Parts: sequence; structure tokens; C-alpha cells
Amino acid sequence: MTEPLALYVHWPFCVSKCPYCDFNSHVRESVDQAVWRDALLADLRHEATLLPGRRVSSIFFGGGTPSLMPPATVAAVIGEAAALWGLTDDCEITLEANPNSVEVAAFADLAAAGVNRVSIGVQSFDPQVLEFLGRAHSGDEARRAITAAQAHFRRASFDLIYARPGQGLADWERELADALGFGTGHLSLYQLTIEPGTRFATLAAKGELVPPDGDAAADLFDATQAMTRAAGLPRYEVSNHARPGEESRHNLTYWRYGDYAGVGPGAHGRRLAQATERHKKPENFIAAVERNGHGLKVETDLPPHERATEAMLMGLRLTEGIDLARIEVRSGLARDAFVDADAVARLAGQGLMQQTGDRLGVTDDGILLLDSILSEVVRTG
Ligand SMILES: C[S@+](CC[C@H](N)C(=O)[O-])C[C@H]1O[C@@H](n2cnc3c(N)ncnc32)[C@H](O)[C@@H]1O
Ligand SMILES: C[S@@+](CC[C@H](N)C(=O)[O-])C[C@H]1O[C@@H](n2cnc3c(N)ncnc32)[C@H](O)[C@@H]1O
Ligand code: SF4
Repeated sequence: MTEPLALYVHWPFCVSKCPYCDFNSHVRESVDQAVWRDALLADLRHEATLLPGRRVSSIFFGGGTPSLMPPATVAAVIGEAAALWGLTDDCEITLEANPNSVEVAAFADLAAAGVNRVSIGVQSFDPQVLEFLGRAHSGDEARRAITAAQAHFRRASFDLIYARPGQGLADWERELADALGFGTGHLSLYQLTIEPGTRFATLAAKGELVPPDGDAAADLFDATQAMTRAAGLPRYEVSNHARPGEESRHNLTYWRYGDYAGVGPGAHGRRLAQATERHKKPENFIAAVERNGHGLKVETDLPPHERATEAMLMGLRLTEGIDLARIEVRSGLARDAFVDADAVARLAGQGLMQQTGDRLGVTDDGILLLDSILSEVVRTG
């Protein structure tokens, strides 16, 4: 049996650019919807020639702001994927939505198009924080969007950003309790990261934006774990929480080093030994599709060591950890070539890692030290 395939579709446009964000997102006065629909469909057909004989087990519309896509385009992409590959019976189809009222008004049509899971970028419910984050929606709009999503889709999740400048523990506990009160089966809780090249990075460099220090951030993280566990939504990845069974199957495919195809500007794809990258700027992507019939920019062979290393970097983010036997199969290397057994034994002795048979994982105590743990255990060849 062949492994299932995850499909990522990128929509690169947003109403405004948030000052913390370095995703491939752009503000454009107008978007030629017919050109974009046709370009995504052409890109999809090209991917299908490279990855025949698979069935799609998840589709993820990310961005940018894919809730700005015309529902008819979403339906056309899902229909084309079904025609080219076929979808598994329980195919998870996620779309990221911003909580603005216009986009919420499209929920019914998006559900009719086949979307069965939404992930809403709430970030915060606090008006002052939303302004600081440059968000184009209010706290009430966010609340209404979550409730509407729960009514229209089988599954709903939302994102919050915490460990913000000046945020105290009590503030965060109140906001998180509020969030858990909605009873969604999934939550993504990200600590604010200052990404190079963003407006926040400029402010941080001038000392005008000071995120909490390491200790304060660790306290916020610990409180997050305790509260989500008590609410039945434990962490299953560094920043992702779910009721068991409600994990994002699409993202699990990435973290478990499964195969995925990516279409649209800047989308990444990976199949066993190859990584694909697409033209990133919207205009370059469209020009490439018009020139070549697809948006693929480069395809890179992944040598065995790179495969094993990436599989470890991704997999150790998961609470379930990695399956060393699976990485041996996917990379063609014996485990001694990519994991330092002495370092694992030492870290296990300190309570930071645990190993049971082929399963190796990072413990709750280790997860905040993930980067240094990785630098000790991953053998880069
Ligand atoms: C990391 S956020 C996760 C969102 C949400 N918290 C969830 O759990 O569904 C998803 C974003 O990652 C980026 N992304 C995901 N898969 C990608 C791919 N294959 N190629 C390029 N970017 C991707 C996109 O910008 C997308 O909007
Ligand atoms: C690619 S964004 C797309 C979501 C959608 N456009 C929105 O903004 O609502 C996915 C998520 O990544 C998170 N994110 C983006 N930049 C971040 C940063 N610098 N630090 C922490 N989280 C970030 C936000 O929670 C955001 O909802
Ligand atoms: S956070 Fe979302 S809405 Fe803001 S610029 Fe990034 S992708 Fe666009």
C-alpha cells in the first residue's frame, strides 16, 4: 500500500501586513481571480504528474489569508485534487481564516465547497493587544468567528500569540481560560517570535519592543501546559494542543516526515528523496505558470543524511517522539549514523529524553530545551 499524500495550497494575499509576520503574504489592491484559479489548477495538474498513484488524505489552504479566496476557487481546487488523485474517505480539508466579518460570511459557502476544518487566526481577544499586533479585527469579531466556525464546520481550531511584551502570568491565564471556554478540539498557542526583517524586528533592535525574558516565558509555557492538560487538550507538538484524535492530520504528516505536495507561490513539497520549492512572489509565480505551465522553481535531491536529520528535527517536536525504525527506512541509514546514542543516554539520565524500543522522545522537562537537545543528539554526518 502506498503512503497517503498531504496537499498544501498557498494563497498569498492579506488585507494588511501584520508587523510580526514573515510568512509569504502580500497586500495587493486587486487580484485577478480567474488568473489565480487557473494558475492553482495548472500547478496542481503538474504536481499530479510527479506524484501519481496516491490518494490525498489531507488538504491545507494556508497563507496569507485563504479565507479571502472565492469559495468557488476553493471548490475547484478540491474538485481537481479529487479528480487527479482521489481523496481518502475521511480526508481532512483545513482552511485558515482571519476573523473578519466578511470572511465569516463566506463560511457556509466554504463548508459547501468541502472544507471540514478551519483554523482561525485570533491571536488575542484584548483590543489593545490586537492593535499592537496590527490586526484588522476586534475581540468580539474573533469570538463571533469561533462560534460561527463551530456551527459550520466539523472541526475548528484557533491560534493565539502569547509571551508578548508586558504580558503577565495572570493576564495570560485569564485569556487562555477564555479561549478554552469555547470548547474547540484543537488550539495553537504560539510564543511571539521576533522574525528577522519584520517591523517588530526593527522595533526590537531599537529597544522599543522587549519580549519577556527566558524565565518569564518558561513560566507562561508551564502554565499553558497545566491549563490545557486540565481542559483535556494536552500538547501534542511544541505549540499545538488537541483533544486526543483531534490533532491536525495535515501537520502530523509534516512532523512525521510523510510526503506532501505543495502548490501556489512559495509552497514547499517533499517526497521521500526530493524537496520542491515554488516561485515565491505572486507575480513571479503567475509568470512561471504562464511560461512553463507550473510554478515549480527548483527540485532538490535530499541526500540520506539530510532526510534523517530533517525527520529528527521535525519528529522530536511531537510529544509522541520519533520512530527510529521508520527513519531508517525513509533515509536508508542505520540509526547510529543519525543519532548519538551516548547523548541520548545522558539526556535520558537527566530526565530530558525518553526511549522505549524504537520510540525516542523529548520529555515535558526537555521541550523548552529542544534546540540544545537537538544539537546534542542529531548526528549531521
Ligand atoms: C504554521 S501555521 C499553522 C496554522 C494553524 N495553527 C494550524 O494548526 O492549522 C501554517 C502556515 O505555515 C505555512 N505553511 C504550511 N505548510 C506549508 C508548505 N507546504 N509550504 C509553504 N508554507 C507552508 C503557511 O504560511 C501556513 O499559513
Ligand atoms: C501564516 S499565519 C496565517 C493565519 C492568518 N492569515 C491569520 O493571520 O489569521 C499562521 C499563524 O502563525 C502565527 N504567527 C505568525 N507569525 C508569528 C510570530 N512572529 N510569532 C508567533 N506566532 C506567529 C499566528 O498565530 C498565525 O495565526
Ligand atoms: S499574520 Fe496572517 S493576516 Fe497577518 S500578514 Fe501574516 S498571514 Fe497575513
